[in-house]
Amino acid sequence: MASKLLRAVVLGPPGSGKGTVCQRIAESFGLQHLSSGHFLRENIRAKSEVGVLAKQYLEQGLLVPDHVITSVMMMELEKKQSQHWLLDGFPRTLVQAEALDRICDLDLVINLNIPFETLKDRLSARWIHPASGRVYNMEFNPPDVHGIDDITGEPLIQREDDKPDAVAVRLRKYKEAAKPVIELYKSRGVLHSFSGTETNKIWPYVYTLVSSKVRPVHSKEAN
Ligand SMILES: Nc1nc2c(ncn2[C@@H]2O[C@H](COP(=O)(O)OP(=O)(O)OP(=O)(O)O)[C@@H](O)[C@H]2O)c(=O)[nH]1
Ligand SMILES: Nc1ncnc2c1ncn2[C@@H]1O[C@H](COP(=O)(O)OP(=O)(O)O)[C@@H](O)[C@H]1O
Repeated sequence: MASKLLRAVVLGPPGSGKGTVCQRIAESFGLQHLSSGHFLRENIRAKSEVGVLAKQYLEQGLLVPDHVITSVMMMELEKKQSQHWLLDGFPRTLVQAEALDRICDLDLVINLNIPFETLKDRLSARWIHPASGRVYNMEFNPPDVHGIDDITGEPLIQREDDKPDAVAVRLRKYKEAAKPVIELYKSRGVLHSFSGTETNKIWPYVYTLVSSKVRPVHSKEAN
């Protein structure tokens, strides 16, 4: 199998399961999961310059300006140059995709196609552990103890932008911005789309696809 470092992106609307799928890929293949939303929420909690600027956009479910998120992601990617990585939530506009193009060639783009009604239901049942970004769902993957993170024992919270008004805006904005990004990757032959309403059904196909590029952590070959 090629020893080249994997450069992958997961695209999909809010609630499509990007975070859940990336969490599973990161665990199964030992690669770095870099979530733009998680970095922004960390900056907001730390009250950094980026955080203060980004806060208003996140609260309203609007996209943060391209130059802000691009500089955050470029800084993070610089730190991970020697590792396989997987981007979640970036790029989300054509301008961001062009910025990413300047630093790497993508090997794989996974696009999650999930119906609108499913997205609305999922987001309203989502809870997160703010420090790690770990994602739960009160029906699909509840924590062992209600309202508590499995790993740290710390409290879970609901995101501000998972409130109904912000959800509707986010879904609309996603569609507009993502179309040219999806077209770009399709034209390059790196786009792989998966449709369905359940992550567990999509996951085996994603696993097989990623296995064709990197070795699973727990495979016999890896030991
Ligand atoms: N019922 C159900 N819930 C799911 C499924 N897959 C993921 N979820 C839950 O749906 C919610 C959204 O999933 P995420 O992985 O956070 O989705 P995302 O695309 O990263 O969402 P954003 O962070 O908003 O971009 C979470 O609460 C997940 O636990 C599924 O197959 N069925
Ligand atoms: N690539 C990006 N470009 C612009 N804004 C972003 C980007 N990634 C994240 N954000 C901001 O962070 C918020 C949360 O992002 P994320 O956790 O990926 O959730 P969602 O996919 O539900 O929007 C977005 O609504 C947006 O305000």
